[in-house]
Amino acid sequence: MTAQILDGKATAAAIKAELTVRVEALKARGITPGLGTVLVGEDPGSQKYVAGKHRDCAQVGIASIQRELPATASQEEIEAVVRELNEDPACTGYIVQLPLPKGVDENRILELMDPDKDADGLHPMNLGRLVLNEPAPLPCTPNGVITLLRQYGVEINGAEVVVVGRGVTIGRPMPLLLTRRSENATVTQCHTGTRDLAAHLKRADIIVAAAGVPHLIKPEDVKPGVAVLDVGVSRDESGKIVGDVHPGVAEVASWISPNPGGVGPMTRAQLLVNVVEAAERAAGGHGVG
Ligand SMILES: Nc1nc2c(c(=O)[nH]1)N[C@@H](CN(C=O)c1ccc(C(=O)N[C@@H](CCC(=O)O)C(=O)O)cc1)CN2
Repeated sequence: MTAQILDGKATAAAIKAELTVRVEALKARGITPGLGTVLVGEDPGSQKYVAGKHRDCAQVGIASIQRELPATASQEEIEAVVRELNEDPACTGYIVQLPLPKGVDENRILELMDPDKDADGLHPMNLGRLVLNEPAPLPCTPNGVITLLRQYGVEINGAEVVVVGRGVTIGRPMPLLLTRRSENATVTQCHTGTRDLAAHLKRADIIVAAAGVPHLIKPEDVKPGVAVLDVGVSRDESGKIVGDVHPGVAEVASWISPNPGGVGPMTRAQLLVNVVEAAERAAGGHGVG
């Protein structure tokens, strides 16, 4: 038997349809949500992701503000753009596309952002709020993973979850979301220093693979019936995405997210959710909470 597909594309489309209605309601009250993006350098993957974010905005009626800087931009030049977006009333939320070129102090850039305009949930203030169980915009990929699991009725409550990876956009915040009382999972975080990854994977009811190592998760390493979310993005010689999960895992798992078409579209949809919620909050309506 082959696993059920966790279809991120279809789930994201449904979220966008719902957001379109909420954006219309905001506009009727004279508020147009506007997403800003800061892209530094010419990395083709980052360019593609940012272009996708603006396409999504156009679909749901969110205004777009795009700022692009060359890979040679100095720390001060990037900070000047961040300050400008902090002050721009048309920009109700924004993101700085990561990773930033080598030599740029990424943490300092994130810290400079207005936390109320942080559409990624990656500002230290918002990550701190998440730790403290206070309302905050949620990091998009981890929130996309949880929304996708819920959409397909995968039991998170009481589940043993293994997160593979410790990066700032997924690996670090993912366990924080999964261990909230509303999710109630038990989480093991694995990474390149984990001694026996297979032993951890074998016990997992849910695996979130975000290591960026092609086909790291093998069929013989997972338990029958597991749900597997493939968040890893590597590229082969032709530029095609190769995920962290070996295709043979689909024969053992009960649920699997395709890559592409799984968590990627969910990341983009959750970004729009954060932008709309921030605009609703600013308008005095419902939002984070
Ligand atoms: N500021 C941020 N930077 C980065 C984040 C983030 O959440 N905030 N996450 C990733 C990249 N990312 C969003 O920016 C992202 C990754 C993948 C996709 C996506 O839709 N992928 C498609 C495939 C696209 C392709 O063919 O290359 C899919 O999975 O179907 C969207 C956004 C790192 N940086």
